[in-house]
Formats: sequence, C-alpha cells, structure tokens
Amino acid sequence: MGEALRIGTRGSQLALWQARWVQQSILEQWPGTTVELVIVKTQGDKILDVPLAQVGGKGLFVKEIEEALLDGRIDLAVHSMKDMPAALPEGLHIAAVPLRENPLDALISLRHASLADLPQGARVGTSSLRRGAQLLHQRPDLTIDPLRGNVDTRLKKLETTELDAIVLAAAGLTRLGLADRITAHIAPDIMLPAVGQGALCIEARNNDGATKQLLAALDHRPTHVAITAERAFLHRLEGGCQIPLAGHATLENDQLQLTGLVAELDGSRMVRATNRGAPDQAAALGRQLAETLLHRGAGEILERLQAHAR
Ligand SMILES: NCc1[nH]cc(CCC(=O)O)c1CC(=O)O
Repeated sequence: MGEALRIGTRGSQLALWQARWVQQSILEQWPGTTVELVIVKTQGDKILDVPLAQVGGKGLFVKEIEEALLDGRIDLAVHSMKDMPAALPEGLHIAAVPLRENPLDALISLRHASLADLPQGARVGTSSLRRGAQLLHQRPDLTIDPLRGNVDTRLKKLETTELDAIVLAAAGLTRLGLADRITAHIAPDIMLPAVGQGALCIEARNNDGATKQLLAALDHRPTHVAITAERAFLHRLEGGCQIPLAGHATLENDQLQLTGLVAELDGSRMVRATNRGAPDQAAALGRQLAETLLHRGAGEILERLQAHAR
C-alpha cells in the first residue's frame, strides 16, 4: 500500500486510546499497512461546563469528525458507539464493530461500598439523564449533581467536592487503566446501560471499498448484532431532545435478547421491557421493542419531555 490510512479521532485520552487500539488491530490484521492518527477538535471538547443535553446532545462529538470523513481528510473514524446518533449522514456507514468491553456502569466512591450503602440523601455526580433517572428510581432520596468533563476531571471532582459518589462507564475506566478506581459495577436491572455502551464504532465512506474490506477484519459479529438491535431501538425513540433512555442487547447461544427503557427525569415512572429473537432479526427486534414501550406509556413520557424542552 502506498499512502497512509488516516484514522480520525477526538483528542481526549479515551478517544486516543480507542483510535490507537484500532490502529494496532489494523496493523495486526494487515501487516505492512501505514496507519496514522488525525486529531479532529470538536465543539463538544471545547464546551465542558454545560450539561451535554443543553449544548446539542451527543451528536456534538461526532459531527465534525464525520465532516472530515466526508471531505476525505480522513479515511475512517473511531467513535464510542454510545456517542453515535441513530442516523448516520448520507454517504457513511458503520464498517466494523469490534468486541465490546464491559458494558456496565460503575459506581465510584471514596467512602461507600455500593449504591445500597450510600447514606440517605447522598449526592451523586452524573450529567447523564439516563443515569440520573435510574438512580432516582431506585433511590428517590439521592441528590443528583451535574458532572461533566473527561474521565480524569470527573474522578478529580470526587476528591475536590462534596460528592459521595459518581457514576461512569466501566469501559472508559478500564481502557484508561483506571479499573482499580471502580467501587462496584451496577447490575443492569438497576442501571441499564446506554445504547452502544462499551462498544466502538468504526465509520467509513460508502464509496471506499478498499477501506471497507480492510475494516471487515476488525468486526466482532456478536457485538455488531447486539448493536444493530440497540440502535434500531434508539432510532425509533430518539427525538429532538435528550431523554432518559437505555438499551442493552446480548447474544447467547444464538439467541438475541434486548432490554430497553424510557424513564421520567425524576425516575418516578419507568417503562421497561425485554424482547428475544433470532440474530438475523436484530433490527426488527429493536423496532418492536420501541413500539412495545411506546404502547406501554413511553409515548406520554416523551411528549412531556418534548413540551418541557420547548
Ligand atoms: N458520555 C461520554 C462517554 N462516551 C463513551 C464513554 C466511555 C464508555 C463507552 O465507550 O461506552 C464515555 C464516558 C462515560 O460515560 O463514562
């Protein structure tokens, strides 16, 4: 191969770790390839003091990298799957989904051993509507405080503020070599993960057959199938505003199982359901689960949230 393959990534430590991991994996699969990283600065990295829900949502981290991909400044993009909106821009596709890291959320506390051990009225840091609503559903006595910034910044706030605990994705901590900071993993029946949590998304141009073929070697089919179900579920429910929404699929013994939920911001209502089916029906399974939730009251929750956002 003549020219270098350019991987586009954000500049955060976690994003760089993920991009380097993809770079290594490409080199292992295709020795002799030249692969370089191109750091793309995004608005999301510049605005760190405002809740993500107020500054344009999660698409913020992704859009500018996708523009670089569409412009041909990079050949592939590496994202956290969790940060990907359900719809991709015209001309781009998910070329590979590597093996998923631990998908669960983690509680980090300097003084308490688990969520159940937090004292009455404890303060928990998270800016995620999904985490806040599920925490309050389980423990209405808790106070949820906003918490943004990269993983290091958030961990530091545990030491410098009055927070009793914070919640972060186990995957990000593990990748950064910080798994020893995890106090307890939170079981999915208490804290259902975000759609895509723990997985990577490798995105490429539809018209770039060579890169597509090269990246196919990095795909982990069971993870990709689970992600397909989760993202079809997301696609039906994702609207104009941020909502407390979670979705997690697993593939075991060739059976796909998808659980999803939509909650009220304060956790007072939660609509949750599980759907099972064949892996080749992943997208249909996700759409069906969304319809089930809408029928069971998620529609009213979404309408109220949308009215609230206007
Ligand atoms: N919200 C930001 C974000 N996007 C991806 C991860 C890392 C975990 C993952 O890849 O799912 C994180 C940090 C976190 O939620 O703790």
